[in-house]
Amino acid sequence: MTVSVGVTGATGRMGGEVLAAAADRDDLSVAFAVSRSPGESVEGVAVEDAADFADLLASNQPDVVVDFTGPASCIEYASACGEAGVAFVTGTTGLSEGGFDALREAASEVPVLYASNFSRGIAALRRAVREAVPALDGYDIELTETHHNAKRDAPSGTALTLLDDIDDVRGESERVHGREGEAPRSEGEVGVHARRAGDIAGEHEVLLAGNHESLSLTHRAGSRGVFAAGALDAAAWLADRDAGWYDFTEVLE
Ligand SMILES: NC(=O)c1ccc[n+]([C@@H]2O[C@H](COP(=O)([O-])OP(=O)(O)OC[C@H]3O[C@@H](n4cnc5c(N)ncnc54)[C@H](O)[C@@H]3O)[C@@H](O)[C@H]2O)c1
Ligand SMILES: O=C(O)C1=N[C@H](C(=O)O)CCC1
Repeated sequence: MTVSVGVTGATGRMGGEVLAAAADRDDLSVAFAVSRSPGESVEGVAVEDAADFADLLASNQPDVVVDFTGPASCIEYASACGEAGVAFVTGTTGLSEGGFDALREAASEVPVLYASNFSRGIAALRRAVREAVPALDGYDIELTETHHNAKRDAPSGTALTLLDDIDDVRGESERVHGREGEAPRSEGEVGVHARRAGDIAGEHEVLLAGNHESLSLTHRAGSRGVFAAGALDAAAWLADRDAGWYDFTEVLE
């Protein structure tokens, strides 16, 4: 069975990667692509007006929508998918608590999968962090993420996911975002650092230090293609699930 996919944010960095990756797969076909700046074609796919999204869902009836846009549009697309009965995969970061509530509301109608990072390496990094943190009890933890100079949200969605993983295994900790002036480290805090430079696709380092040793767990994405491939794997996996909230780790099992 070929899974048909609607793509949002088609003229964006990730939208283009998703369309390019979809063209290389024979288990998926692109039903339509939308953007706020329609009219051009991306990877040979005509890009339609985002304002017509609900009509395009009704007329094309895709199995799943793949979304990499911004928080406000992600919420709108998710609720339109909920109403139309179409599965929704999103990697859009920077969502507020209310944004996640809106996605969960859509998940009561259709399958919804959110991942702050669709790379397999980050899934492995998360497992490594969950193992290392309790093994190195009392060690200081510093998290540093580095992304391209056009990224809007900070810290990255992946950094927030890693911070939640750390809290899960050792209890909630104070998050200190950068340091300036008189800023001694307090016990148990997690330092969080966001760097923005050039066209870096995405780097995350979790540093644990104490007891005259340090351990650095680092992931580097070589290109955005890795995120697009993971999102399409998630779309193919999600298409025939029941309504509910799903995690990328389930796709990888
Ligand atoms: N989960 C992951 O693996 C992963 C990987 C890369 C990027 N991201 C996230 O994906 C999102 C997009 O990243 P990008 O680098 O492609 O950004 P981008 O700015 O290049 O593209 C975003 C696209 O969404 C469109 N858009 C934004 N707001 C919109 C609105 N209100 N209505 C309609 N369209 C709208 C923009 O016009 C643009 O085409 C970001 O949140 C980023 O953090 C996630
Ligand atoms: O380029 C981006 O923007 C990325 N965003 C995700 C995040 O916020 O963690 C994943 C990495 C790339």
